[in-house]
Amino acid sequence: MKITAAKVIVCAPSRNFVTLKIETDEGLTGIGDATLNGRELAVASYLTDHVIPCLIGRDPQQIEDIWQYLYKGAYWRRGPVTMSAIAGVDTALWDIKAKAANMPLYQLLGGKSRTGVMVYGHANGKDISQTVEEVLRYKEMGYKAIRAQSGVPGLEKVYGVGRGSMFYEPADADLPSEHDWSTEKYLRHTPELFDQVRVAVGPDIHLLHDAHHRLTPIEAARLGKDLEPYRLFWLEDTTPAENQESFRLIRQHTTTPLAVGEIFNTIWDCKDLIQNQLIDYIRTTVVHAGGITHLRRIADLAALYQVRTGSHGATDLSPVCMGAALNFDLWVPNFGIQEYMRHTDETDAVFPHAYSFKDGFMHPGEAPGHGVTIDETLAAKYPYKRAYLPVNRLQHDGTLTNW
Ligand SMILES: O=C(O)C(=O)C[C@H](O)[C@H](O)CO
Ligand SMILES: [Mg+2]
Repeated sequence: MKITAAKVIVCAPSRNFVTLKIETDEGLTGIGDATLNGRELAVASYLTDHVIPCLIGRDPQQIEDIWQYLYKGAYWRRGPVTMSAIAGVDTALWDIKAKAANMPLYQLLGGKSRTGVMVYGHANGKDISQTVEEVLRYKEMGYKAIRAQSGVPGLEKVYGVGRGSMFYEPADADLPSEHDWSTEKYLRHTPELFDQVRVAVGPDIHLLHDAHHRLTPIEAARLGKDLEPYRLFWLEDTTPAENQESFRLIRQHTTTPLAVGEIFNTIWDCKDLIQNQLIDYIRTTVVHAGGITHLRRIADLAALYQVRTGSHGATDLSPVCMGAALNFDLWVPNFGIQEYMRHTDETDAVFPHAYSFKDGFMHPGEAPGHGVTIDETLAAKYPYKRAYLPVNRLQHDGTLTNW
């Protein structure tokens, strides 16, 4: 088999997505997600201008060799643009290989290790009582695990509090909006949020929370300690994780399980956190960490240290990433949980998929490949619209801080 053509499809059905489509001389095609929120065109150019010319004529079945060629061969390794581009290629190649074998991707990876993939949904509210209502609504829909985020009194806009009740979208059109931040207000508010959520939802629902990289290590330690009575499934991204050593301090102070890694791109970013057992869940995902080939390597390292997977699954990861992730999740032995934010109907129509949700669990379906396709005619009706993630400033003096 040979790769005869490849193209990048950029479309914006509700939000921007970058999709790579690879064609072969045997008529089989595969697609991969290469979306990098707020920097989409950089990956599109990387693929079109630098990667696609190197793919033509290669055997698509040599996934490992092509991965190594793009990673080692570029000389400039790692980084979100490079690794999202490699992920787009890798996912499309696994799609082709599974279609050639006439089996769903999870079968090719080694078969299923569980009956379904436990996912967590997002309950957001402008205040505690609205968040509690949302948590109960998610419980009603069958979710076994729910992430709770709420507006903080005295702060105008806070990460995680969506604009609608079912869909979440942090990216703004045209130019980034500015949010304000006060760690003191957030740290006062959050334990009270979980106190009320836990009482309302009962002991059996898994609760999660994302601090979105905004704390210092000692503040993170305090939050983890204050949340211990509410038995969280995880506390995510407390501090900016490029300072990996700081997790030692957080860990020494709290037994609240920690999750990190949605912005990591390679095994090198998470190696120390995993080997030193400083985290409990690794959040690297198919699209931003080099595809199935590299994610598998990360998961295998994590398994040695009882670290489980908990892949990122926000709406800026396309249904193509979701389909590939669910196949991975159904197989991976050290699975923990999968994030699931529903896409809009517009997005779902452009990306028809075999995956489904029932009673808090998802299944990738039985279609050959990863089970997600793209309707190119419909995609062409939604041209790219520039959009950015917000920036964040300290409320008291306007210092730019972590978002
Ligand atoms: O889903 C999460 O945990 C996030 O933190 C979502 C991110 O802010 C989002 O994917 C950024 O593009
Ligand atoms: Mg997050």
